[in-house]
Amino acid sequence: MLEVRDLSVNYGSFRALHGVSLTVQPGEIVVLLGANGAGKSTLFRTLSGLGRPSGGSATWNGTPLTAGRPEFNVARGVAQCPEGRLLFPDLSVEKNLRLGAFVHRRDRNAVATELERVYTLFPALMEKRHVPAGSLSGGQQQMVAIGRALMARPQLLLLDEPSLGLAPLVVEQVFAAVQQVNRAGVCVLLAEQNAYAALGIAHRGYVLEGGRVSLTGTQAELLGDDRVRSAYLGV
Ligand SMILES: Nc1ncnc2c1ncn2[C@@H]1O[C@H](COP(=O)(O)OP(=O)(O)OP(=O)(O)O)[C@@H](O)[C@H]1O
Repeated sequence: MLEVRDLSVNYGSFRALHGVSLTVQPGEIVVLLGANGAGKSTLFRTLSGLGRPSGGSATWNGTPLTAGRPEFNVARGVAQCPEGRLLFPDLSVEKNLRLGAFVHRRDRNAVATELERVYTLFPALMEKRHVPAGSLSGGQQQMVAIGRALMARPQLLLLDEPSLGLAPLVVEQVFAAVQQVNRAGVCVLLAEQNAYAALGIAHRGYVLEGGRVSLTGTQAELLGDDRVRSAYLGV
């Protein structure tokens, strides 16, 4: 289980997160809704060990994630798929995927098994495995980014804005794959501005505003909440 308690993060004198508390329980997809600048990526960077908090705690199954050692967090089962994908565009699809298995690189069988799983989840990537990742469509690049995170064999997947810049049909495909990954036992924390798509697959969610959790509820509660409907669903 992910347990974030009273987490605060500063950039110099600017406080980006103000005492954020949230959980992801076993088996859950939890969505983090928030506008640009709400603090979603800051939270993910902190949970990945890429930035140190100024206060509070974040643990995965009791192990602190805030020691500032990203490779430690990945080895403990927490992998991030970052906003904007951050692929190596000149490397092939398969080389990008293999980079995600860095922590298991000495176990060739495990790497081969994970590659096969990713290609089963995203058959389009199998066909393009020797092609530079930068030449793929946006949707396929997003699949590579998710696949690369899955290569680490995570128990918790931190998925930052996977729908960004994608056509609605492609978003549907990507989110269906996320659901499939979740059904196979991986917990997901999903940061999104596309509230419709995200609430379509999430069990629960939190709304982040100005670095603070302003609202939390189940999928049905958030879909029915007037503040969510007007701010994030445009109704
Ligand atoms: N390196 C940084 N230095 C200073 N301020 C930063 C830095 N990174 C982010 N911020 C600020 O922290 C706040 C939260 O940013 P963050 O990127 O976490 O938001 P977000 O919800 O992920 O938004 P977006 O979807 O636009 O990335 C914003 O006000 C942002 O300007």
